[in-house]
Amino acid sequence: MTDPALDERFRFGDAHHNDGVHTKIAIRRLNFWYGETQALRDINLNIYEHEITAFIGPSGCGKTTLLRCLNRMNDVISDIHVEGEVLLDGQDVYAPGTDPVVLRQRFGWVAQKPNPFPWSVYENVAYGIRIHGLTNTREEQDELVKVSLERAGLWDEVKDRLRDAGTDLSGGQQQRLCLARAIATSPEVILMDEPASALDPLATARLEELIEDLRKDYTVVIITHNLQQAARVSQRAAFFHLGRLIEVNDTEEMFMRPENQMTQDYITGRFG
Ligand SMILES: Nc1ncnc2c1ncn2[C@@H]1O[C@H](COP(=O)(O)OP(=O)(O)OP(=O)(O)O)[C@@H](O)[C@H]1O
Repeated sequence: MTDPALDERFRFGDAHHNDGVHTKIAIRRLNFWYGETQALRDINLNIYEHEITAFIGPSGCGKTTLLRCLNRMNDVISDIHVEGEVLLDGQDVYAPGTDPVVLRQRFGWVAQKPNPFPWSVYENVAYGIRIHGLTNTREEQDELVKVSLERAGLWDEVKDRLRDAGTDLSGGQQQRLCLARAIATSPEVILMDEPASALDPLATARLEELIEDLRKDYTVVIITHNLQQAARVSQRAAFFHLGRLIEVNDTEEMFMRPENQMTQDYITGRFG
């Protein structure tokens, strides 16, 4: 079952739905192929501003592929084919003339495994600030690095270690450093692909707190295999199976009263 209000919001360019919540991303009839293999089938899904949307579903169902369609990260893979639309604030990211490099600046990305650059803590955050020309003076850059690290809940732990290698931090700290790096360039949407999968429970809890907090300023999409995590951090959940969107709903509603048998089987642990 897809979003019940989808039809009325389907009109091209009508990215605002009735209760005033802005549809940040509207995915319309999206199909995706790797060569001959179809990985996404006719996906229609709205992602709302200032909400955390969780993508859930068994391995291989297309979650990462869909996430990478949103900022056109799949473009770097050869022999792919996309049909349909991904409307970011009403503008199709696949429209001719869209520059994927400019598009990607509107997104932050946090990967499954922490992947800091092999540089200092400071430089990990400052790099994006510099290449996007976000500050004019060294003082401004220092301040933005500090604010980004604070926002990622890491400043207190690294303020005396800014020259240390980012890779010398603990796994949880490295993932928060990657979050600071993503935040530093002021993205509108933060995409996270199982960001806590390599972290211990304490580091996971710390990261989850931060993710919850991010929705004040950003739109967040998170892939997770951890259903408790989806329940804790997300307002909406989308369940996928074999490249199809099976069900999307408020997370609590979906977990309490799944409408589709497959969703029910997945969330009760019968498969996946
Ligand atoms: N680069 C690629 N080339 C060819 N096929 C791919 C590629 N990446 C993914 N696929 C295939 O596309 C389908 C969807 O994969 P995807 O990684 O999007 O699923 P997923 O739900 O994110 O899985 P997981 O939870 O295991 O990360 C799978 O059948 C996968 O084998």
